[in-house]
Amino acid sequence: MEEVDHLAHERNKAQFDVEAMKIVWAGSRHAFEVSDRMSRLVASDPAFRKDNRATLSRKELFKNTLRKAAYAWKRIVELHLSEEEASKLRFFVDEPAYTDLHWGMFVPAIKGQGTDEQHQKWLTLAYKMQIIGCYAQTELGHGSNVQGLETTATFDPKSDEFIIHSPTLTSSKWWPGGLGKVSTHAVIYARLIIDGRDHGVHGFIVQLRSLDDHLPLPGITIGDIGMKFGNGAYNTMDNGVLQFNHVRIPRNQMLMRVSQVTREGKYVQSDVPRQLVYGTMVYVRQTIVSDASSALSRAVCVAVRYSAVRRQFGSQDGGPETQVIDYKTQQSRLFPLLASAYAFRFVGEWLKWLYMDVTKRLQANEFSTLPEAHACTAGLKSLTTTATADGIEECRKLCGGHGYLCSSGLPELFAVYVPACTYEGDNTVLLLQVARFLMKTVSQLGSGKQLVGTTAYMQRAEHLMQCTSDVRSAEDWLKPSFILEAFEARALRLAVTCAKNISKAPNPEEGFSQLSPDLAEAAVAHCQLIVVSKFIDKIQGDIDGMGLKEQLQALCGIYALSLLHKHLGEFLSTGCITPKQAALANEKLRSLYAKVRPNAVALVDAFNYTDHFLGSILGRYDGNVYPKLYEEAWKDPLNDSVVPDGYHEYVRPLLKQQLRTAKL
Ligand SMILES: CCCCCCCC/C=C\CCCCCCCCCCCCC/C=C/C(=O)SCCNC(=O)CCNC(=O)[C@H](O)C(C)(C)COP(=O)(O)OP(=O)(O)OC[C@H]1O[C@@H](n2cnc3c(N)ncnc32)[C@H](O)[C@@H]1OP(=O)(O)O
Ligand SMILES: Cc1cc2nc3c(=O)[nH]c(=O)nc-3n(C[C@H](O)[C@H](O)[C@H](O)COP(=O)(O)OP(=O)(O)OC[C@H]3O[C@@H](n4cnc5c(N)ncnc54)[C@H](O)[C@@H]3O)c2cc1C
Repeated sequence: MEEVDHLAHERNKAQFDVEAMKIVWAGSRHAFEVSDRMSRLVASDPAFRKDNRATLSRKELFKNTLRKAAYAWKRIVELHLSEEEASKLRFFVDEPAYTDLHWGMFVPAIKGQGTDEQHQKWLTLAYKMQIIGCYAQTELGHGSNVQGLETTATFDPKSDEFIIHSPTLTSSKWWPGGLGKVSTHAVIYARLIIDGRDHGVHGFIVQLRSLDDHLPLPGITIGDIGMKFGNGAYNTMDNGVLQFNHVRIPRNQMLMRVSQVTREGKYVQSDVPRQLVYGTMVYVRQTIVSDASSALSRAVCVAVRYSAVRRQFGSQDGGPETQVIDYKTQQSRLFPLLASAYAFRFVGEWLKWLYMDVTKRLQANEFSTLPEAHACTAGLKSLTTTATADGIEECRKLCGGHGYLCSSGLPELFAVYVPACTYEGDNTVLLLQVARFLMKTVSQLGSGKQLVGTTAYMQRAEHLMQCTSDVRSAEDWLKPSFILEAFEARALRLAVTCAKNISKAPNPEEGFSQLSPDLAEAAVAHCQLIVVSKFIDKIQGDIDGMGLKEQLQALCGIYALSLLHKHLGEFLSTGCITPKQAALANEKLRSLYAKVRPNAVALVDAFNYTDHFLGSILGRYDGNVYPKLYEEAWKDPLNDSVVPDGYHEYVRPLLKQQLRTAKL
């Protein structure tokens, strides 16, 4: 039977070159080609089927993931895939697995914190997956407060070993992914104790399980921490618990790039800042920002396509009802999310550049940009994951009742995604790190110190503290200079107000604590400014293709002005804009929604997601939603029999009893 594209009329309306936008979205033609090839490879291979996850038991689910991971690795080796291709393949397989922690944290921790000899020994094994590692930092009692970790690594000069020990229940490692059932090794974080003196938290490589029979080594207790939120979802991962009972490891298994322990038991701190022990988190936070755009774009793709298919009310003279995407309320909820997906994509690209830049500098022992890299990765991780988790849930609601079905793909996407607000640093804790950085920067204003990078705007404090916006018409709100000035003034004024209020407290720490809700808001304002400014930079760069710039300008305007609308109280109370200008911004926003409307389906097509990856009947490329929903319902195991199991035991006796009662 010929396949019908129910969204063809939407695609025909597009006013830009979708194929060219696919390349902008991917980052380059090369990146697009790799991504496209890998997505098709995964989608066409039945071994990567994923539509049954919600109905599998935990054990089946987990074994299925082990199978997929082994098969994926086999394909990577057989096809000689590059690192870039392998990580795209992993992305499209779309299933959290122990391999994420092995490649995403264990390997980077050794790379970043190990010495050349340690790289030689451990990375050689890890790259071939002859050992499998995880990242065991968090404990039952402490996650955010890394300095509060309790596991100890006591140096024994007699044997030239460290003794790794869990002195309390709360010192049990708790949460590390891959730890519960699979990892043979871990980078663990423990307090280094030499001669009774505590030198703080350091990283150590520890073997956990035998490479012969996979049993835990002596002194090690290890297991899975149990089911997590949602069916399927993150339950493919074996987040684990681990206790050490005086486990001995050789001295050379301490990661020694940042500091060393000599054979004599002398503690040596190198020139490298102590904070590099936190370096793996900086790396992963940076990747999480790009992942946010992927997760949000996926939810938005489903919600946009389905909103174009779904019709409710408004039929005239027996004609079709209104597509729900034409309701202005639907647009005002959906299009800012579409714009955010693009915004996070571009800020993610920029953050990757920033991370590579700081890495190069660190290799050359140049540490000056580390605080900014920490603030940007922490803040943008927090901002984008919060917006994405909220955005996925909003997309579910935008799909009405059908969004609540697992076959919409949205419940599982939310359940898998939402822990990103917590892991790699709780989002509020991370905002407070940004706030500390901002307070330091504000304290330097007027000192003559040149401010660079993302705080360079503060250099113009004198102007930004007293300016009022020159916007006079709705059209003015499309000019980057007006948007930037409003966001810069708001961010700076919120930060300066916090600094002033902190200075009134008995001491800075007390002031910081009292002001922390306001500080978190100031941090959000600063991070939103970064996203807006990187979106503007992107548009001002080279963008080829018919109509692309216009669409991206509209999306950038929607991103910025919808934030302005959402945080209007801050823009008005800090005097950055007037109520009249706020009304003009809203007027502009409405006109931008109208501009995006005919392009909406094409703008999500530009993500180039296969139906396999989307995993959503509502988001199908061809829009053939209703027959497929109907078909899918019959596949549910409950529909295997007409009369359900349990009817004779539990339902029929009730009915009989009702009959007797009725006779009475
Ligand atoms: C089935 C499919 C199979 C396919 C298989 C195919 C094979 C695959 C092949 C390839 C695939 C590749 C795949 C890769 C996938 C990658 C995915 C990765 C997935 C990751 C999944 C995530 C899992 C989750 C992991 C975790 O959660 S790990 C634990 C994270 N924990 C935290 O984040 C803790 C948060 N707390 C902190 O960070 C800190 O403790 C703190 C809050 C910052 C406070 O620290 P403290 O020292 O107490 O700080 P202060 O006193 O406030 O600050 C001191 C000083 O330091 C500065 N600082 C702080 N942090 C940093 C930092 N990180 N960097 C630099 N500087 C830092 C801070 O600003 C202060 O500075 P000043 O003194 O100058 O003010
Ligand atoms: C799915 C998942 C996977 C994970 N994988 C790993 C892993 O592989 N390896 C690993 O080591 N860890 C892992 N973790 C642990 C994770 O990193 C921690 O859970 C995270 O860092 C948050 O720490 P916490 O649980 O101690 O939260 P808490 O700090 O206890 O947070 C509880 C509440 O307290 C608030 N709070 C805490 N401190 C402050 C403060 N100073 N000021 C204001 N508010 C505060 C927080 O905002 C939050 O609302 C994982 C967690 C999850 C959920």
